[in-house]
This record gives sequence, C-alpha cells and structure tokens, in this order.
Amino acid sequence: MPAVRMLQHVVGQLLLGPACGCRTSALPARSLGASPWQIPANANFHSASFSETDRPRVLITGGLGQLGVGLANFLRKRFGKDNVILSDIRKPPDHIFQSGPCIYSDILDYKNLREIVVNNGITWLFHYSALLSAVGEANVSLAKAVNITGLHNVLDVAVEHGLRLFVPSTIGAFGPTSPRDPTPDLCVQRPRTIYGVSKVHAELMGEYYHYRYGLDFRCLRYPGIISADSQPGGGTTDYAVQIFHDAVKNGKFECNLKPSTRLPMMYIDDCLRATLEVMEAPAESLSMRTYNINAMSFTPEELAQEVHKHIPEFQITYNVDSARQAIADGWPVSLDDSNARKDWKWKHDFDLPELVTTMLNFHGSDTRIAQAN
Ligand SMILES: NC(=O)c1ccc[n+]([C@@H]2O[C@H](COP(=O)([O-])OP(=O)(O)OC[C@H]3O[C@@H](n4cnc5c(N)ncnc54)[C@H](O)[C@@H]3O)[C@@H](O)[C@H]2O)c1
Ligand SMILES: C[C@@H](O)[C@H](N)C(=O)O
Repeated sequence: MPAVRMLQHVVGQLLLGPACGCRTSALPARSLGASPWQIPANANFHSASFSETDRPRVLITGGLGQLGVGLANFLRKRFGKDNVILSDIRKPPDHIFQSGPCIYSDILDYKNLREIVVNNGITWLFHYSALLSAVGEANVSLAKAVNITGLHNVLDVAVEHGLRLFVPSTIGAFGPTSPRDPTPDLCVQRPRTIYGVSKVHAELMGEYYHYRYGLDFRCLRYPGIISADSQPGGGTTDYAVQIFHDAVKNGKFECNLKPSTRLPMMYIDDCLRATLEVMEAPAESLSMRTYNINAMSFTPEELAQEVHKHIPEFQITYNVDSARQAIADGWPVSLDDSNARKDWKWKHDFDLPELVTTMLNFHGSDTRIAQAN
C-alpha cells in the first residue's frame, strides 16, 4: 500500500474507532504536536491511571468568583490545604491568599495552563472560569473567548495529562423550547444566550472527549446558586443572593425579575457537596456524564414572603430588567434530577425555609459584629 494511502487508512481507523464501541485513544492534534496518529505504546489517557487511594492534586480555574473559594475550602478540608490550588486572573484578597495556594492563570493561555498542571502534578481540574448569563450578553465576544476557547484549552490539557475534569453546566443550557417543569436530562436544548450556547457546547465537547479519547469528564447542571459569603458574578439568578444583603442592611429590596418568575435554586453547601460526590463516584455508577441536580424552585414573591417571616418590616419592590427577565423566561422552572439520585445517590439538604434561615443567620451575625465594632 503506498505510504500516503496507508496513513489515510490508519487515520481513518483511528477516527472510526473499533467496531465494538470501545473507546479510542487518539489524542487531539495539540496534545501530540503535528502528528495526531502517533500514539505512544504506553499511552493511558484514562484517569483510571490515577490511584483512587491517593489524594487528588486539584486545580480550580476561575476560582475567585462566587463559587470557587467555597469549593477550595470544602476540598481542602478533605484533601489537605496544599493539595488544592485556586487560580484566577483576579488578585485575591489577603485572607484568601493566606488560606492556601492561590496563583494567576488565564485559561486563554494554554502553555501557562499546561505548565501549572505539570509543575504541580495536578490530577483533578475544576473548570469554573466563565462569563455568566447577564454579563455574557453584555460582552458576547469575551464570553465566546472565555467560555468556548477557554474550555477547549482545558479539555486539551485534561486529555493530555489524564486529568479528571469537572465542568459545571447550568439551567441556562436549556431554552424556551425545552420542556420546563421538570426539565429532563435529555431533551431539546436551544438556549438563546451566549452563556447557554457555550454551556451546551461544553457538555457536548466534554462528552465527545470522553467517548473519543477516554477523558474522565464529569458535569452537573447547577441551578442558581445562593451563597452567603461571596458575591454573584453577573447572572440572572443574582437577585436571590442580593435580597439577603439588602434585607438585613436596609430592610428592603428592589428586585429585577417579575414577582412570579419561578426558577430552580440551590444553597451552596448542597452544590459543593454534589460536585465532590459526582467527582468521587465510581465511573461504573455513572450512566451519563452530564447530570441535572435539583433542590428547590421559588419565585421572588415566595422568597420575599419567607424573608418577611424573619424580618416583619421587610419590603420588596420590583423594577424589572427586561434583558434578565427575557433570559429567565426561557429557563426551566425545575430540573428532573432522578438520574443523579439513582446513579450516585444525590440528595439535597436545603429547601426554602432552611435556606432563608441560614442566609439570614449568616448576614445577621455579620451585622451584629459590624455594629459591635
Ligand atoms: N453561580 C451560579 O449560580 C452558577 C449556576 C450554574 C453554573 N455556574 C457555573 O459555575 C462556575 C462558577 O460560577 P461563579 O458563580 O463562581 O462565576 P463568577 O462569575 O462569580 O466567577 C467566574 C470567575 O472566572 C474568572 N475568569 C474570567 N475570565 C477568566 C480567564 N480568562 N481566565 C481565568 N479565569 C477567568 C473571573 O475572574 C471570575 O472570578 C461557572 O462556570 C458558572 O457557569 C454557576
Ligand atoms: C444560573 C446560573 O448559571 C447563573 N447564576 C446565571 O444566572 O447566569
């Protein structure tokens, strides 16, 4: 067989994969330089090579946003302070810098990402960098770069170094033509935000890399996440965090969504626990690689009523932001997370009353401290 045809044949076989449906181990071109078909004899790109008895060495990208610091604290309790590296392009406040390893990393810089993974022996990567729904619409070209090009860099580095990779998806990965109450794991996904489009892309690319290259990709679709000690980064569900700050500080809150806008929400402790649980789940228990997780759904009106039980003078007014409202109107009302509950025993702890009590206690005690000083 002439050399060129022989090469075409080899590449063709690699692209088609074995008839049995087993995973192929050809890597994307960037991982092996110019010759994608030169696979080393001892290549093992499955994270099964990672000994389950060892503690993972963790990198979190975009770690200085609403969720990353909480994730780092949570993982450090389990795996040790120095085994979890926070990274971001932002400068950390002193208390975060002193709480454990925290470094600069721009996910658009592939070489820098690879250097961090190699120099620190990273085995697990949590990819949190993103532009959220509202800020993404305000800067589509940056959102495309961070959410899509950044993801490509992370996928390639993860496959090249056999990492276990977690990428969060979102309720925003669904759109107005998806079934909305409840939204199943597998259904029409036609989001109308760049954020949603980039997250569907992330789900599909991660799953493609899993089946094509054996990447240990794991993904959860988070609801709107509510946290007490961190500020949200420009999403549509931000009102459900801000309401607690304003209720405690001013006794009133101006909401940018309509009173009847029902969305899926989750307290951060449940979100972080779900994230670790899916990362620690045995691969054979995962019947899919992207799961919905669900906790509670409420409207601004219902949230305000619950806050009112604790702060009787609390008042809510509405000044609807049409851009955010349009986004929220196309999102699910609740997620069907029965697959997560069945496969890896997911169960949420916080419903609306516990959420509100916890959030107000947190802010209330802060306020008392502030007044005492
Ligand atoms: N917060 C939620 O309600 C929610 C819900 C669903 C999914 N998620 C997902 O969880 C992840 C974390 O969310 P979050 O709320 O912490 O987001 P956030 O907006 O608060 O933080 C994102 C971080 O990414 C960083 N970043 C931006 N460009 C970067 C770059 N080029 N390189 C490295 N870092 C960069 C930002 O500096 C920021 O600190 C995101 O992927 C988000 O889509 C969040
Ligand atoms: C839902 C979630 O992805 C984010 N909080 C947003 O509103 O954009």
